[in-house]
This record gives sequence, C-alpha cells and structure tokens, in this order.
Amino acid sequence: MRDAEEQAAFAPSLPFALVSDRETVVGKGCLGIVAPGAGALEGRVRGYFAARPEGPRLLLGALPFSAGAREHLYQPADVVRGAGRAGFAAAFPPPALVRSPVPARTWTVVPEPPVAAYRAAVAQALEHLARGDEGLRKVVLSRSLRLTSDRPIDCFEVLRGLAEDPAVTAYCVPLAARDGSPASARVLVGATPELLLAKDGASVTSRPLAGSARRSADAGADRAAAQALSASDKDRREHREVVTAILDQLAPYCAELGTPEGTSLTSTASMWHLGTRIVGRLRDASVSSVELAARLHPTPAVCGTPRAAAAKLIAELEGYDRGFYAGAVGWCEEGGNGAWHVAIRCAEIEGAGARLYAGAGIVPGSDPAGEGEETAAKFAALLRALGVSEQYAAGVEDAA
Ligand SMILES: C=C(O[C@H]1C=CC=C(C(=O)O)[C@@H]1O)C(=O)O
Repeated sequence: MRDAEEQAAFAPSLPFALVSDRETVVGKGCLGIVAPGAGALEGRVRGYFAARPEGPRLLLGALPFSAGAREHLYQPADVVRGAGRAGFAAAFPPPALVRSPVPARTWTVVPEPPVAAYRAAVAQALEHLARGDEGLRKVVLSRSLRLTSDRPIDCFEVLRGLAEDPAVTAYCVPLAARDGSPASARVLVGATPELLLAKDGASVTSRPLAGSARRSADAGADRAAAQALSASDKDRREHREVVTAILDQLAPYCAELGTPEGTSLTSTASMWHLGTRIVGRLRDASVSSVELAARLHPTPAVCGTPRAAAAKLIAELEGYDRGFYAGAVGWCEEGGNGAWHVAIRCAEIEGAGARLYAGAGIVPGSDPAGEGEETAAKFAALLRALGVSEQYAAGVEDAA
C-alpha cells in the first residue's frame, strides 16, 4: 500500500487513551502515521515531524513485540493531557443510568493453547535452559485466551474498569484494521504495572517488574504470598536478568545511572511483583524516548536472555504472533520527551471478540504447573473488567 493510501486507511474508531496516577493522555483522530521503512524508528519519527509542520507535536501508539513487525505510531488531530487522572472522567464519562435492565452478556472462552500445552512448552523451555542452548538463561512464554461475547465489547467500559486500579497504567490504543476496512477495527486494551521508559529532558526512568505471585483476598495469605515472593531465589534471578539488561542498554547513554531504592515488592489489585526503579541522567538530553525505548525493547521481562536466543525459542514454542502484546504503548513529543509502557495484561479486541495474553518468565527452577497458574492469575484483571468470572474461565481451562 502506498503512504497516502495507508494514511487514509487508518481512521481510528476510538480515541487513544493512557491513564495512570501520573498522567492522562487522550488523543482523538489521526492526521498521519509514521510510514514503515528500513531506517531506525527515531529517524523516521524525526522525518515525520519535519514533513508535517501542522497539528499536535506528539505521536501516540504502540510498538510490536517482534523486531521485524511494523510499529503503529500516529499523530492525533486533538490531544488532551493532564497530570494524574483528572482528565480521564471528563474524556470517558460513565454511561448514563439505564432504566431497563440490560441482559447479562454471554461468553465463550477458548484457551489457546490449552493450559496443558502451555505447561508442556514450559517443560521444553526448561530443557533448553538446562542445556544452556545458545547461552539461554531466561525465556518468557505466553499463552492466550480467546473470548467471544454475544454482542460487541465496549472498550471504554473495559478501560474504565481497568483504570480503577491505582497501581496500573490503563491503555486503549486503536489499531489499524487487519484488512484496511473500518468494519474490522481492532483495539488494544490493557492495564500495565510496568514502565519501559519515561524521558523528560535529561532525566530517564524505567521500572521493570519480574517475579510474580497471585494476591489473595485473605490478608494473612496475601502477606504470606508477598513474603514468599520476596524470599524466592528463582524470582530474584528472574528479576535480576531484567534490571541488568536495562542498566547495560542505558549505560552508554547516561552520565549517571542507578537503582536508588534497590529491588522491592510492588502490587497491583491482583498481583505481587518484584520491582526496581532505575533512574538515569542522559549525557545528551536531545536523545529521543523512541530511540531509548527501541533500544531497551524487548527486555527480559517479556523476552529473555540472551535476547535473540529467547526470541527464537518463543517463536518456536508459542507458535503464534504476539502482535502488540509484550510490545510497548505510549507517546513521544517532537522534542524527544515521552513515556513507553510495557504492553502486558492486555487484550486485542475486535467487535465481539477479545484475545487476552499473559506470560511468565522461565528460569532454571521454574515449575510448569506454577507458571500455568501464574499466567491464569495475570488474566484476572482483564477478565474482571470484561465481566467474565475468573472461576468460569478457570473451569473452561480445566476442561480443555
Ligand atoms: C510477561 C508478563 O509479565 C511480566 C511482567 C511482570 C512479571 C513477570 C513475571 O513474573 O514473569 C513478567 O516478566 C505478562 O503479564 O504477560
């Protein structure tokens, strides 16, 4: 497709939204998209702004998981930005009260692959790790759930539900239609607790997470899960791979770089994680957030170490295209500032269908059944926001 045709083909059906305790960014419409090309993304972004002197000086969108896949970055026609969540309720007001009862949705849930096949893939990954094939130390394997409702899914309702958790950045990214027709509009909706990179002037921040435990409604059990995670050697190794990789990638760009608070427990409404805040001061403040995000991505929180060997094994063992799952979502300004969040805990929604993704880091010592359960726990926030009972989904998974 030629550039002009491609631009015409992307007419977002919904606004872009990113909402967290830190900021709200809402973008409507599309003035143009960054065309694919052989050059590095940061060069194409610079070229885009140079060729388009009009419109907001901001690009929004998503980076795919796979290196060869096409990124989705576009310039909105209108942008509303604000600190914290202030702008969110105004941009996405809750629906008016409806007097006549709306019939409950019905859902079908199909695990793809079934959890037993996922456990088998984890066992295979453990064999590769034990042999140290291609120097492999960690690989992140995902699985998905395909959900179908009896009527179209309301992406904003899902977004509003996800945004209730103050620990996450909830996002909604309209994607290009698969076949160019607006009838097959796709939307990436999710709520991530993980910051890939934020850049403001010379200051850069990343907040990798790796190492997980399901939270519990029982306070004692919840505390015990957190303590066990904090003490787990397997989870600490899993986490260290991510922090080391990010420090290594950022070091050449930074005059100062460190992890001031070290590694600590952090939580969302449904999960405990190990997290480390990484902060740095750039030698050259003009480096773009897109360049830094592209350098860091995919971190060992979603791919593994070494990166190329892990990506190859993921392609072999998962057998599906991750698309934008485990990529990044965010924004960047013409001057280079921006924020990119790891695109996890998400679903690609199309009409009445949603495909949910969840992955888990595998290192020597991981247990296939435990990783299967961890991915089930990571589906919980989205299932809740969609209105699907977790027990129902678990029952389908057990039966598959
Ligand atoms: C890959 C995912 O989570 C990553 C982020 C936090 C903890 C993770 C873990 O413990 O495996 C994963 O690295 C996902 O949710 O799909």
